[in-house]
Amino acid sequence: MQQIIPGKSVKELDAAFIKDKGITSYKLMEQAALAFCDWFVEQISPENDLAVFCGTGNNGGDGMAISRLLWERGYSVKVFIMGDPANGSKDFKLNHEVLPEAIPVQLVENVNWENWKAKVIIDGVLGVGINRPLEGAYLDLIKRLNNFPAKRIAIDMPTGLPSDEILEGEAFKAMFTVSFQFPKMALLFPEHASYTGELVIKDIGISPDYFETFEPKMYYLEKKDIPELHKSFDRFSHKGNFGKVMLIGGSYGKMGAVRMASEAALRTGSGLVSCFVPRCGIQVLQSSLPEAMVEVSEQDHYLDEYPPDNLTRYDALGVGPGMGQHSKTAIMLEELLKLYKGPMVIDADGINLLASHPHLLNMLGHNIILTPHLKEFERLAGACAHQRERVDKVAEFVEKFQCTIILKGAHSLIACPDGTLNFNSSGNAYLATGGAGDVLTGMITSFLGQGYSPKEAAFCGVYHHGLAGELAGKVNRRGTIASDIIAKIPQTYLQLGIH
Ligand SMILES: NC(=O)C1=CN([C@@H]2O[C@H](COP(=O)(O)OP(=O)(O)OC[C@H]3O[C@@H](n4cnc5c(N)ncnc54)[C@H](OP(=O)(O)O)[C@@H]3O)[C@@H](O)[C@H]2O)[C@@H](O)CC1
Ligand SMILES: Nc1ncnc2c1ncn2[C@@H]1O[C@H](COP(=O)(O)OP(=O)(O)O)[C@@H](O)[C@H]1O
Ligand SMILES: [K+]
Repeated sequence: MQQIIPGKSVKELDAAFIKDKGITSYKLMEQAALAFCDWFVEQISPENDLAVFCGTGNNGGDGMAISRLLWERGYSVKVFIMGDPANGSKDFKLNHEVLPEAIPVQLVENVNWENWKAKVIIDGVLGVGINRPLEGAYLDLIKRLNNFPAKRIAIDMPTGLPSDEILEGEAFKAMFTVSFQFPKMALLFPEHASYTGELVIKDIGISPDYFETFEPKMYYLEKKDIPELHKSFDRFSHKGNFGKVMLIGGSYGKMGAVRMASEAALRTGSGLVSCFVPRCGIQVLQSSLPEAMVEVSEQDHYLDEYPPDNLTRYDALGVGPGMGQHSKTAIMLEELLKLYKGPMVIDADGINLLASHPHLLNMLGHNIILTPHLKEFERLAGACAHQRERVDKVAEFVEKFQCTIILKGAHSLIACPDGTLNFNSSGNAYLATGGAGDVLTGMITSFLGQGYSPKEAAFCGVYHHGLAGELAGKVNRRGTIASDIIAKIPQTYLQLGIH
């Protein structure tokens, strides 16, 4: 898996790679510029005139190299330099020297902005070397570019955005950020959505072993990581091999949640799916999802204090969708945590009950996966000012209670008891629809029931779920609903080449 390291460690990473490979830093910059151009030529046609803004550090060096390479590919390019080129980094200067004379170069301070135009702005002003908020001429430039009607593309990082912290002040608002080798953590924060734009990661050839010495252990979960996590099943497999799971939840008016989680578990491949719901749920479930078996609790509208019988029948449980927060249900959850020693996903009202009955937290452990969205997590662990703080609190929570946490959202964070923090790459805003979380619960429960470890089940569940959302979004766009996501689960296996 691709490791994510702090921006301040990039220089050290580059130095180790260059030394080991016996190449120059100029050559590595050329590799990065070529990777950027590979992506660029696929997206932007040469009729567009390009304005490339270069600082005088290595991000500016990238900007210079990219200007040359795109000019060689037939684009009309103009270069604008921010800062004093005489004080530039070594590789900035080298790339400045080899810039073809046909490319016009101007200092930003000399630009007459009246009548200035460009269809595409490429930002190579500052990258991971940023060490303070933008001010003065840098701030003026970025504000001006943000208001300019052009397509804005950032090289490695939007200028002004710190690699690992929350933005203070202003930054370049990229429509696309093409980041080298790994996504810098701040590009994954929801607060930075309008600065990062669409995130593109381009491999520049630095293999994973060069990352291993860096802390913390953060990773980016990508398509290529998923197939090897999957188990294979042979011709003679029977439904018992695919696991028997139970989804526990539902309450009056919220039966759809447990129904969707159950269907998602079936579509993910569970051999047998049972539901445990209040009495009012039996007809809903039996008529809308005949493949699932249903057991009922004594009360009509909510789950009473008694968990289902013979819990050892199940290979995994998924608890919480639509469950409500009745005090009797809280007792049932406590009993479940006492009695059931197999793997379990706790979601939604299950999490809310943990938050309102904190003594239950001490019953969590390696077999348990919690799937809170941001607000549910804050109910568990206290309010957070921003995602940076939330990431730290998630890591602390997992270390303390030794369970897995999936902090849901764009780039869901999977924090595991082995100390790793893993950010998901799949998914898009079409997943932001009621019930999408219930679908995820069903999928992860299914993988657990099929014998995947909590970490494998979390990775596969989150990645497949995001991919199913992408596929559903392609067809249904803004009209995507959770059932569309369920319907696309089988196609995710096809896309990943899994049989
Ligand atoms: N492996 C990879 O990923 C590769 C990465 N590569 C590229 O290198 C880039 C990093 O380059 P870099 O280290 O030279 O830093 P960069 O961002 O150009 O900043 C330069 C200087 O700006 C200054 N400065 C800081 N804050 C400021 C502010 N607010 N306002 C004004 N000035 C400010 C500060 O100097 P100071 O003023 O503090 O003396 C800082 O040192 C990286 O993003 C990627 O594009 C590829 O080329 C090769 C492979
Ligand atoms: N912009 C987005 N990009 C990727 N995934 C998203 C996005 N918005 C929501 N999701 C995913 O959709 C699901 C929503 O879950 P949740 O908030 O529990 O919704 P609900 O309670 O309505 O089921 C989560 O898995 C989340 O990661
Ligand atoms: K930049």
